[in-house]
Amino acid sequence: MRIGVVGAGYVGLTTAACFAHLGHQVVCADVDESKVEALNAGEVALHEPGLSDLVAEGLGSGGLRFVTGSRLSDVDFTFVCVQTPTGADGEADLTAVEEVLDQVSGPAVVKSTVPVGTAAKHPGVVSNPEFLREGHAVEDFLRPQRIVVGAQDERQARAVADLYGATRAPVVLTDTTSAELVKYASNCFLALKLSYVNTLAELCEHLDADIDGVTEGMRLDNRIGASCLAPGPGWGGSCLPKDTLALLATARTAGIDFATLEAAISTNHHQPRRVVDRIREEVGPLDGVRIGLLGLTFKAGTSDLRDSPALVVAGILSGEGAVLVAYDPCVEQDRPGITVLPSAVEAAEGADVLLVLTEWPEFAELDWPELAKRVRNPLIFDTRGVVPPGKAAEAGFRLVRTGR
Ligand SMILES: NC(=O)c1ccc[n+]([C@@H]2O[C@H](COP(=O)([O-])OP(=O)(O)OC[C@H]3O[C@@H](n4cnc5c(N)ncnc54)[C@H](O)[C@@H]3O)[C@@H](O)[C@H]2O)c1
Ligand SMILES: O=c1ccn([C@@H]2O[C@H](COP(=O)(O)OP(=O)(O)O[C@H]3O[C@H](CO)[C@@H](O)[C@H](O)[C@H]3O)[C@@H](O)[C@H]2O)c(=O)[nH]1
Repeated sequence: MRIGVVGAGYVGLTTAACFAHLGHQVVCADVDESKVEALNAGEVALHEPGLSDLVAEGLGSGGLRFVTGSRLSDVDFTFVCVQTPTGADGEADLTAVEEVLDQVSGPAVVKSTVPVGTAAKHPGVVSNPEFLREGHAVEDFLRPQRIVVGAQDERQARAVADLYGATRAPVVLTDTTSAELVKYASNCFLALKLSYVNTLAELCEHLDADIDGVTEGMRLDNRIGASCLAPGPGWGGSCLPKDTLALLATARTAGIDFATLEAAISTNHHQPRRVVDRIREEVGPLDGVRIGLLGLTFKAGTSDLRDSPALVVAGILSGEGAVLVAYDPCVEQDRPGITVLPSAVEAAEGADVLLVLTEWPEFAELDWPELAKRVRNPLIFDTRGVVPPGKAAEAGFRLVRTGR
């Protein structure tokens, strides 16, 4: 089939490259001219395993090309993959989606996360929400856990589902409104689970219980499931924060009190503050305290800093006068109030405190004796549980697991 994709971000570029890999003829449009130019030269700026290879494969075979703009012609389907940031009152801002939908001539398929009821306002528009995780985009697209398609008639929905080729994923065909709600319902459920576990971790700190033991016991119950049980400094990224606010706004408009979701959001706002309070408890006032941050991205496996809890924690620390340096395997540029250094050892130089904010696996393998030589005070706060307690203790560090 001839597939058009509008938007070449995480979702659009993955959709375009993967559909080309599945044998479709794909053209991907973006308004960002420099992005399009780079992509046509095979340069992929996103940190997504396998994505560069698929883009190179598509460009090489001629099955994938990139153009500047929003309007595509001579395609059988146009996938809308543009951003839907938080707008007024928490609702998703649909400006980019509406702009694209106004220009599509043939069948349009919305992959962007849009407020429930959006597709129904546009005759013939299909909803096909995307569930990929950053850092696993290609894997999740090519081997999805489910494909959800909402359309006004089943034949149209089936035609979109068939584009994914032979997949073992269960296919859910439904109406557009329900399909749109599946997306929000799923992300918000993950947020509820994460806030629940973060509060449990706080309770464990007070009761002197081991949160890892508690979650290990929970995850073996397959009604609970094994994922999203790792506590941390809060859930972030480009989706969970905005999608929880958007569903809350939808519920409010419908006159429904979504207390559980509201509580999950408020728990999440409390997390970064809790991390900072714990550090202050140990070291006293933070003015002038040098803190070496390990990790800045919102989770491991991505270079994405959008809505990163690490940056929220850093903002509070710097507001209290702490001097911040950082190391993150995927971040090179300084951030406001944070000097980014090229290695963990350099970030440790002269530090009063080390603070782990992202669960990069390489943090488990750091040269702790070398770091111990560099710091001014051998104290680590680990919000992600990645630092091996034995190795840290052997190197002379005191390890405080907190925010978790
Ligand atoms: N990032 C994720 O992990 C993820 C996963 C599932 C769903 N989503 C949803 O998918 C949508 C896109 O998210 P993203 O992270 O890929 O966004 P993004 O910001 O990475 O990419 C959006 C792209 O669209 C382009 N664009 C904007 N307006 C345009 C227009 N009129 N014409 C052509 N291009 C235009 C931008 O230049 C940008 O390159 C959002 O609704 C998001 O909620 C995101
Ligand atoms: O056990 C866990 C799992 C996640 N997180 C945090 O939760 C946030 C979200 O993580 P994750 O869900 O992996 O990130 P995303 O890549 O943003 O993916 C989510 O958001 C996407 C955009 O809508 C959806 O497509 C995905 O299905 C959904 O998982 C991050 O800050 C993680 O650090 C934890 O703290 N503990």
